[in-house]
Amino acid sequence: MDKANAEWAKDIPCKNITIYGFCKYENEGCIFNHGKDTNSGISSRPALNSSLSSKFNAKTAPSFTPSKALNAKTSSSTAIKAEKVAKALQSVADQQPAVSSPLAAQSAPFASSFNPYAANFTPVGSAGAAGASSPPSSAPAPAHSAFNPYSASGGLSTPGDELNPMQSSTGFMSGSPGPFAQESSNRHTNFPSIYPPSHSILQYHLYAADPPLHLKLPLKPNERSPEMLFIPNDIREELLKKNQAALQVFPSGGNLPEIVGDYFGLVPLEFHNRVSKTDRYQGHQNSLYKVFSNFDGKIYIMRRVHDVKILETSQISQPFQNWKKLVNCNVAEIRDAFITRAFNDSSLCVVHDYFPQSSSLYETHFVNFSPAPLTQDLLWSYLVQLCSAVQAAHSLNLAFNNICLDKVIVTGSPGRIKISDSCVHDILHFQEDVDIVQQQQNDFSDMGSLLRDLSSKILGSNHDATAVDAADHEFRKILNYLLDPSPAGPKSLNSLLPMFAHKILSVTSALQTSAEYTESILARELENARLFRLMCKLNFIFGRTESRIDINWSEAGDKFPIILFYDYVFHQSNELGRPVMDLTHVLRCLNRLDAGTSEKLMLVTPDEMNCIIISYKELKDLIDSAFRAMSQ
Ligand SMILES: Nc1ncnc2c1ncn2[C@@H]1O[C@H](COP(=O)(O)OP(=O)(O)OP(=O)(O)O)[C@@H](O)[C@H]1O
Repeated sequence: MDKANAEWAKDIPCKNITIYGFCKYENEGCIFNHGKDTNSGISSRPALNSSLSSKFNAKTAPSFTPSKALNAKTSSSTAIKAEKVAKALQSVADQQPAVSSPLAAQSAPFASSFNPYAANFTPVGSAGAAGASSPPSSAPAPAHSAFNPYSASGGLSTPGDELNPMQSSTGFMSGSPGPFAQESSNRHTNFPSIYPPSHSILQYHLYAADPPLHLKLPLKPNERSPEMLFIPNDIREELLKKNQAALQVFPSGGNLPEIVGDYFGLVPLEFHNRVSKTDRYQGHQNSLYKVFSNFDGKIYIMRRVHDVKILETSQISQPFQNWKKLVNCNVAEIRDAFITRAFNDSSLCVVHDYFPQSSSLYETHFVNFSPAPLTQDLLWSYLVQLCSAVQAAHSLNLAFNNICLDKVIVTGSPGRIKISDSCVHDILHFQEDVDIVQQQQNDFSDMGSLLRDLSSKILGSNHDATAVDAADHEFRKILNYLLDPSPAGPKSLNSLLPMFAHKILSVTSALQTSAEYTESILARELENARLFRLMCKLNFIFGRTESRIDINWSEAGDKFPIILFYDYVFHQSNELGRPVMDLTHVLRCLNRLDAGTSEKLMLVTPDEMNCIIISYKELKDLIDSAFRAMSQ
């Protein structure tokens, strides 16, 4: 072996790559082959780590398939070029008339070849909604894929599978002969775009319901009932419904364009029969859609104001920059604003955060089949939250101009509300002679009208639209202040807040109690995802048919400890030979395995003739390398 001349080793694969997936001496003189093309010096090995850690950008995702002419450009690897291509695509898309019919789709070079549902990411729910985007499915580790409630019913997806709402909604595993097998075999062609079939709708009631109150046994402090071990049914159901609402898609085709700017998968959100109030937006009609962002994979709402003439770009950019600064938990944050021709007119689109399953105050307390009960405490809470939103906007020298029952949404319990419409007014009234002080005064009276309307719905009131007698004396004083048409001085939060300071404390206290309760539930579920992924990893590698004939898995092989460990964790038996099913033991072992502790354990063969002493760290390395070898 000639160590001075390293030529002899250049074609021998480096063992570190085989075992660990990388070699830390690669750039420090290791003479073996690291998967590089020796001529070009370019690595032919997939960049495992970089593909995992790189920031996801759907615009540069590999499954994005623009038309041929543009394909050459996208093949360029730099992010800047991809960005330019995406911009070019967007402008092409915008110049195209809306692709509303299959015929039109055929003639539209870009739209016809682009299938947003094939994009390589998983739009997330609110929990999602508000959650982080998952890594692209091209990442090699399937254990990192986001969990999808639809696909859960059909089984786990395979490593290369994309978990997108369209695919998951079918409820079939890829490869299984579902009704759309033909389409799903080629994810770049027509993907079935339908609502989830009824059988894949989540069956909330399959979980055991809480027993009725009269059947609840009094428990000692140390006792637990089964339902106390899991997320409370009401919260679980609410979160599942939110996830489901977030992932819900709309049949493609029809009158809606497939792509609008950076967004696709438009789902109309206005299902009421009322005619939209056009006076709200200078006589323009408006429509609201849930959309999936092609940029970050998240879900947003997009308000389209029809047929708007924009004279200069600052008409959009200036109000957008002003409202972008407003970050407050009682205002739906603005994300984007642009003008588009995708709807066959010049529409203004303003994008805000999406809160699944939310409904306006009007829908919640006035038109619902069973309107939510309204109490005086809830009214105080609404008042405090609205003041918080108004304070945030006014301190930035902005005004909402549109506080009303339709534009304040209830996003969760206990009575959490957000003003959902901002910025549009400022764009439409740009460069008009506006008196911001007067507009802010209008916000106060709008708030007063909203609260007055709500107080007519207080439990126990006579439900007369103008009656506020059910509201308590203090609240009526606030209404008088807000609705006073000719106040002695300008209305301000400085004079308003002291009038109900003591109520603010109880609202804060209620919100904190709720946050602590939610946190305690979250703490209980903290390790679930991690342990679930670990269990999946173990099960992926354990017990495969091919391993029965593989010498590495035999008693003399280096993978044998995995078999013994699996038995040690799950298949313990007591001295009578009865199975031991001790969840604590399983959790303890899996946690130590995941942490890779140096603690050693003794694994004994079933015939008790042999034993191995091995540390969790060594076991973890062994399992990791077996998993990596499988996924390569
Ligand atoms: N940020 C949001 N996230 C989730 N859902 C929202 C959001 N904003 C509004 N919604 C939902 O969309 C529905 C329609 O909202 P929109 O603001 O268009 O009200 P509208 O009553 O239709 O008013 P308009 O008369 O202006 O059309 C609301 O009832 C609400 O349920």
